[in-house]
Amino acid sequence: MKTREQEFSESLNDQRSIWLNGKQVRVLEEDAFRGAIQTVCNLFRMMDDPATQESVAYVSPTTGEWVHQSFHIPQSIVDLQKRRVAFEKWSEATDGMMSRLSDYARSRLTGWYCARNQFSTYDSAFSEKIARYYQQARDENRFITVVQRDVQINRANQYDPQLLRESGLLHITRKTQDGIYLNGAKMIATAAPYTHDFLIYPVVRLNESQKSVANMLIVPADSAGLHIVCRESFAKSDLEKRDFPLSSQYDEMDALLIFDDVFIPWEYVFIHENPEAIWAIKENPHSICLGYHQAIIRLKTKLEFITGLACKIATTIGATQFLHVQEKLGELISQVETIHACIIASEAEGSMTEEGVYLPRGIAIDTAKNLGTTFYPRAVEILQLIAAGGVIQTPSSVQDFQSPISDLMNQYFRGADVDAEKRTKLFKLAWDVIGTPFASRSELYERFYSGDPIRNRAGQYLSYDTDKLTNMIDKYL
Ligand SMILES: Cc1cc2nc3c(=O)[nH]c(=O)nc-3n(C[C@H](O)[C@H](O)[C@H](O)COP(=O)(O)OP(=O)(O)OC[C@H]3O[C@@H](n4cnc5c(N)ncnc54)[C@H](O)[C@@H]3O)c2cc1C
Repeated sequence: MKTREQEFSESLNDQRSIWLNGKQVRVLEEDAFRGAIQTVCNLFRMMDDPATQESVAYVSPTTGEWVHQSFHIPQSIVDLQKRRVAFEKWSEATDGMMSRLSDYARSRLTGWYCARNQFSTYDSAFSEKIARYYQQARDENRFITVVQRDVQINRANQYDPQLLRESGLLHITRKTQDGIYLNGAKMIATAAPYTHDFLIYPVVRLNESQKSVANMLIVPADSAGLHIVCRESFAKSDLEKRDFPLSSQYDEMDALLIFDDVFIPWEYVFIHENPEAIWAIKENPHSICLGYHQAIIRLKTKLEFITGLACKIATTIGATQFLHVQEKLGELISQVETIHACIIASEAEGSMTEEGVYLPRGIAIDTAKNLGTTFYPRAVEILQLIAAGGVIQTPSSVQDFQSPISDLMNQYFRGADVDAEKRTKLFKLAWDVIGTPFASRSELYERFYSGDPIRNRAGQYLSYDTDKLTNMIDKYL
């Protein structure tokens, strides 16, 4: 019997059209994707391994096989905690550096599946279609990526009904009895080269005159006419792992998706030209709360990792006795504990929906998500302030310690409590968080992965019950 890891690798050997450095490439033959795919394979192995199986998976009610926890419908706080453990295990395996491992997208899908009957008012076929796909994705271990945004051509008039096509928006160009044809583009699709399916819908409020773009779709990555256009690769090879420990394993590729007359069968068109339904999809609490519960658990792991790194660096250079360094390390610990508290609060203050789903509390999740957009850049800044010139003053490679002047190098690159080689490895790890292209992408991701941070924070104000707070003031007036 094939392992899930084998099944995953073999399944990518299809007709998908991936573009990198101006050439069409095969996903399994390209160095740029090797580290990330290997990391995903290692995670899938956890579902087959009896030692880890129970913490990351549960038994499918249909097949009796182990399937990932992100598909598990929580019916109690205990179920939610099981989901948390699974997300922790996966994020700890990459120190939170890989964010789109499909567990976010699978959780979003699970949420919409739970709420499927609410959408029957818009389309009587929605419930059946999403149920079929949810079961298929769960039991076939499908890797899914959610892609919501439109290409950044001209944000001033992009949704002008007269300009929908010129604006590059993904829209229907033809319909047949069997399905629809699509043209246009979508961004950003993280993990696109090794994804099985894209789950696509727009996240803006549309009206009837814009209905040709108001669709929710499943798009298989090997669909004819679909082009996956990758950004520059930041991946380093396995041989460079000692100098670039994160870039060599965790560069999850981002891509823009171009649709050149792509056919999608009706069974994968969950919502068809319906702005109101698309808005309900975007706002659906089941999907948002389950999806972002995973996202903030991953964020916590990443902040823990940066805090550990900062503590280690401070000790290595003998800086822990300085008050301002202690204060900054304390700030990092506060970040970790704040996000941890939000996760626990979201679970403890969760509630049962009409559908019998125990959902984490959205306000606690939103709070952690919004804090994360400033916490992470600040955490990287603190790392810079503590490590200072040390991150740049390393030899060109750990390999350099094998040189004729290695005795001298061992003397001058050492730390307060570690030898020169260990200190160099530590600072190269820090550089992969602060200064490499991988590091820059990672910071940009934390700022923007859940949309525009400014509008998201404003949204928290707009949706909050501030009357309760202003009433406290009124008694003085
Ligand atoms: C590395 C990375 C990976 C990502 N991966 C994914 C993914 O896999 N799937 C996914 O769905 N998303 C993903 N995202 C998020 C997403 O694609 C966008 O980057 C994010 O939603 C922000 O939108 P934008 O980049 O188009 O910025 P824009 O919306 O173009 O914003 C640009 C600027 O204009 C301002 N602005 C634009 N419109 C308005 C407005 N109406 N009102 C006020 N201000 C406005 C913004 O505040 C900002 O300052 C990813 C993001 C990053 C950085």
